[in-house]
Amino acid sequence: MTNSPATHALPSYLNADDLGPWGQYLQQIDRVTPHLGALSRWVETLKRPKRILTVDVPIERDDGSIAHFEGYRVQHNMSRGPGKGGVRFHQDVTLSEVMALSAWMTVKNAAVNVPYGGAKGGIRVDPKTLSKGELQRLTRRYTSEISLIIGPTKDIPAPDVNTNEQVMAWMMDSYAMIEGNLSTGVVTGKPISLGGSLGRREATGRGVFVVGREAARQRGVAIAGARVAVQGFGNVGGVAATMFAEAGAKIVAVQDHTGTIVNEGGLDVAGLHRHVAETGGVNGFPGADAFLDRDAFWDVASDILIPAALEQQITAANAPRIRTKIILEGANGPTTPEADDILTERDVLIVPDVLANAGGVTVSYFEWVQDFSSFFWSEDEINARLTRIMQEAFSAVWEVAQEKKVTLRTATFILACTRVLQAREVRGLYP
Ligand SMILES: NC(=O)C1=CN([C@@H]2O[C@H](COP(=O)(O)OP(=O)(O)OC[C@H]3O[C@@H](n4cnc5c(N)ncnc54)[C@H](O)[C@@H]3O)[C@@H](O)[C@H]2O)C=CC1
Ligand SMILES: O=C(O)CCC(=O)C(=O)O
Repeated sequence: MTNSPATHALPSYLNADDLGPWGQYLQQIDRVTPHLGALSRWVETLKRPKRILTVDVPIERDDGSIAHFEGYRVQHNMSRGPGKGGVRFHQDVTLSEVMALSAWMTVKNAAVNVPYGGAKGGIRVDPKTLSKGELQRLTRRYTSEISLIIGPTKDIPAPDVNTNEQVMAWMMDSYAMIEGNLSTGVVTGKPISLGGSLGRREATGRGVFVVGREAARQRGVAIAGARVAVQGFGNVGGVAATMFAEAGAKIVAVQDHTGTIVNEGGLDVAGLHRHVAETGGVNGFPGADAFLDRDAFWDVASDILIPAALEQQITAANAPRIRTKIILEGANGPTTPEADDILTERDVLIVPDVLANAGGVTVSYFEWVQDFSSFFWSEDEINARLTRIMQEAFSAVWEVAQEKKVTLRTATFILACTRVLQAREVRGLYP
């Protein structure tokens, strides 16, 4: 295993000294390559996004001024199907980040065997500074700019950080106006009234819970009474916290962008949801025992830790202090390769993002299938199918990890990259 970033395949537009999340992904690919056998001759495919679109997104502000925002859509790999992956609105979005997120979608979609490649999009904007009208104009302009490359059989966006069903509805409507047809299948994570799927909103958190239950069984951790700490209380962290609490776990700490709260006896999660809906964050929650500094979150002892916010949160700096048994990666890319090594050495079981948070895209796949057939399934049916896919994926990954004596991350990459590169090989290169 090597910790050095793979510098041999750098696209010319990235700075070799500051690769960001894309460098993290390249290191993960370096770790899987020795396990790919003859398919490793294709591995360069995984180190180069297929297509990168950078767009200028101008909008008229409510005060009449014009503001410009930088947007991206990256299609990392389409060997197994159309591109698929969310759209992020965040002030720190970078091309390196969107490239990495698109590549993790390639791996994730192959890991749970849904027939998609990997893509992701984003706009470098703090949406909290925009009015609803400005947000709609931004979303519509961005959709128009990327409409060149998206479509129900080309690339299908979905929600990610700071985007939701409303944003997806605007994206669908903008695309439909351009194409002159309904095009519900162009995005997933839509409102139910517009061809959305029951269960999609909860799907990622539910998937995190399902694989968490499997991991806990393997590690001999009882969910009832387990201490769970969650970073990020949005779509993923909020739902995962609810499901763990409903199963009897104690949510002892929650951190979001507004603060860090703890309660040794277990936070009232339903009450916390109400507080967040009213105030915009967890800070000030009356049900907390204490409010901690940001960095102190990593000192809270837990049985299960769920990073469900942003990338590169668990690093060589805090990994030695983390006292937990299982890390369930609800977020994409929360753990750096250096931290992976430190925690693995300390016998912490890490269920990687590309497996743990695949429930969202799995139900997005169900939504897309329902839109094409115009036949909608019951929530029970959706949850049962999701649970089965997540359990089967976990057990396949677990088996590979045991057989090859590798981490769950490398095992997931082995399974997924093999599927991607087999498809690549059999498709051939000519003309
Ligand atoms: N929404 C989905 O279906 C999926 C999301 N993910 C990943 O899960 C993560 C969270 O996404 P969502 O829950 O959808 O986003 P969200 O926008 O619903 O929630 C994000 C949460 O993270 C918190 N947060 C932001 N910055 C933070 C910081 N610096 N420190 C602590 N907390 C911070 C926010 O306060 C919020 O609670 C992201 O990494 C996303 O890519 C992965 C798979 C699917
Ligand atoms: O539902 C989807 O299509 C993609 C969700 C996503 O962006 C992710 O899994 O990171």
